Amino acid sequence: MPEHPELTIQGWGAPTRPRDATVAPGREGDDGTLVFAPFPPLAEVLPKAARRHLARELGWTPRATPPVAVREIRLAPSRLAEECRLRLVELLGEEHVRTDRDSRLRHAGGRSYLDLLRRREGDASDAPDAVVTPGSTGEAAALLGLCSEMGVVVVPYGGGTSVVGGLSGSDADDRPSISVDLGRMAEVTALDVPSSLVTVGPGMRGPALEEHLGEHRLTLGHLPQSWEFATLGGYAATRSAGQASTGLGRFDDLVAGLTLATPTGVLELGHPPASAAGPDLLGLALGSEGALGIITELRLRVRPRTRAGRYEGWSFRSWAAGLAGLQRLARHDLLPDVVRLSDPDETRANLLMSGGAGARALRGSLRARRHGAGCLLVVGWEGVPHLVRARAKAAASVLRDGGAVRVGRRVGESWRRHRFSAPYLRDSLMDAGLLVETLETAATWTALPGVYDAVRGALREALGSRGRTPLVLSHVSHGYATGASLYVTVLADRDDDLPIQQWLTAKRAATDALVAAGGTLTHHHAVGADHRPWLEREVGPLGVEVLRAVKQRLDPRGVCNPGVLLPD
Ligand SMILES: Cc1cc2nc3c(=O)[nH]c(=O)nc-3n(C[C@H](O)[C@H](O)[C@H](O)COP(=O)(O)OP(=O)(O)OC[C@H]3O[C@@H](n4cnc5c(N)ncnc54)[C@H](O)[C@@H]3O)c2cc1C
Repeated sequence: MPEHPELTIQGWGAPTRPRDATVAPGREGDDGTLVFAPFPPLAEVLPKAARRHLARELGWTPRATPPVAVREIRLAPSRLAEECRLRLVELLGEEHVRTDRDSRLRHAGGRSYLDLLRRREGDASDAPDAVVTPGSTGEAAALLGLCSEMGVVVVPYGGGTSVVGGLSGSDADDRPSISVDLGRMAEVTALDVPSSLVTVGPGMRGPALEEHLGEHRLTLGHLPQSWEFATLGGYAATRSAGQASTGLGRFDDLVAGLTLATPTGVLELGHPPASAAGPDLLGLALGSEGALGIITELRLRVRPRTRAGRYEGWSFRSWAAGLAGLQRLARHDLLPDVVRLSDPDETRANLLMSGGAGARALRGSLRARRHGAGCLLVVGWEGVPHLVRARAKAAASVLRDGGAVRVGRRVGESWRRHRFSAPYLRDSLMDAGLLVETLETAATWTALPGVYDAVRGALREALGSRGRTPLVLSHVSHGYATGASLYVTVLADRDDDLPIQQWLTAKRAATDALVAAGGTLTHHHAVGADHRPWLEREVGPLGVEVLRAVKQRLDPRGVCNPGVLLPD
């Protein structure tokens, strides 16, 4: 396994190399290992037809809008009092308490479009006043106690890939804040093969864990698009979903137990294999986003590793037919492990962006079958070979009954190979004057079509003005018996004068619309700072009070990531 790159301060990719030279997108090689290949600038990344399509659809004039040089990013002096710093040093050691510019910039915010816009514009006002790195649960617990006493805000930091403002560190009382980077707690500490349980530190990343488990022919199998950089503690804190979550389960399902250090004590949660001793308190830590404390250890369910992955593409004549096809699979309990149904706009954009003779031939063959304005479905199965074959065969019969046409394994394989590339492309698109952001929700099969229409309508209205028309590309993924998630990518010509306001207005309109239409506030990105105003609509005023009471008990001085989860 090659060494993994670090996130850049203003985007995705490797900071040690020049932005315009070799940024390293992760792709899977033929043998399933991760390889890092050079990623060229936009003109080479996007085929001419795709660039023309974007320019025509969006009213976008490609232009150079590079980020300011990192040395020009504005960073206010650290507000951490010297007396507080010395007490942190006393606890953790000098090398684990950093207030230098580079450390603070590297821990400023996450990777949402707004986070990136701000840092590209030279604004690092959300940078922490210091970065600390505890090495154990005991140190993390002592750190929380100390910060509570000193009135210093604590923001746990995993991989820095939050897309909902989870790392903004905002605090109504404007207290100094520290970023608690969990990178030193990134080891496998126990592996119980008979019980299929692995115990890991929260700062470990997915690739490192898979490498370790691979030596024992085991896998966790959690593969979000941010897999190269996000951490296991971050997945638990945000209730992440991976690309194969339909079959393998969301991250919540993979957590058998965890340790949560809080300012008032340490909680050991989850009792595998099962317990009926009252409500499951593990659920309080999953999705707690650092607002209740720091997850310092996780006990995760693993499974045998198999190499029998099978990925293929199908086409439906329309979005409605595609949704009905997935629903039918769900009803027959035949949903594949990976499910991704693109709407007509996303299907068209993906085919154009793929470029090449293969994509052109596929477009022609779809037109010939009167699927030219249809929807591509990528499905994938992982597991024991004969079960994969049997499940694929049974699903194929249900899909065919629903009018779907198989378009072959190349489409599925191509998706699998490039599934970690999009975030690198986002950097190039932002460099060329585009707004690029994603949002997500989930809804029952009954509500899903209405949620889809509502979100698209809201985004188009909010972003469509003065000759601009946004492209709203959607797909359904993560299927359940009861419904599915809806993931939306928005591309628009950036308003160069008021880019932040442009997206805030659109995001507000889209969130209002999806919640009103019966969608969940979020399916897997979490609440963070960005979704807080809507939490009460989902859990009710009493629900918010219950969460507040728990926080009050565990974090009475309110120092644990006060800017997330709970509304002001
Ligand atoms: C390009 C891109 C693609 C993405 N794709 C997916 C996807 O496919 N599926 C998905 O689910 N998400 C996705 N995300 C969102 C993000 O990767 C997830 O939310 C991820 O779980 C965050 O993990 P992290 O380690 O980076 O956490 P961070 O971003 O560092 O932190 C996220 C939140 O959790 C808190 N936190 C982190 N670690 C701990 C801890 N140990 N204890 C307590 N609190 C903690 C932080 O304070 C913060 O509030 C994507 C993001 C990007 C930028």
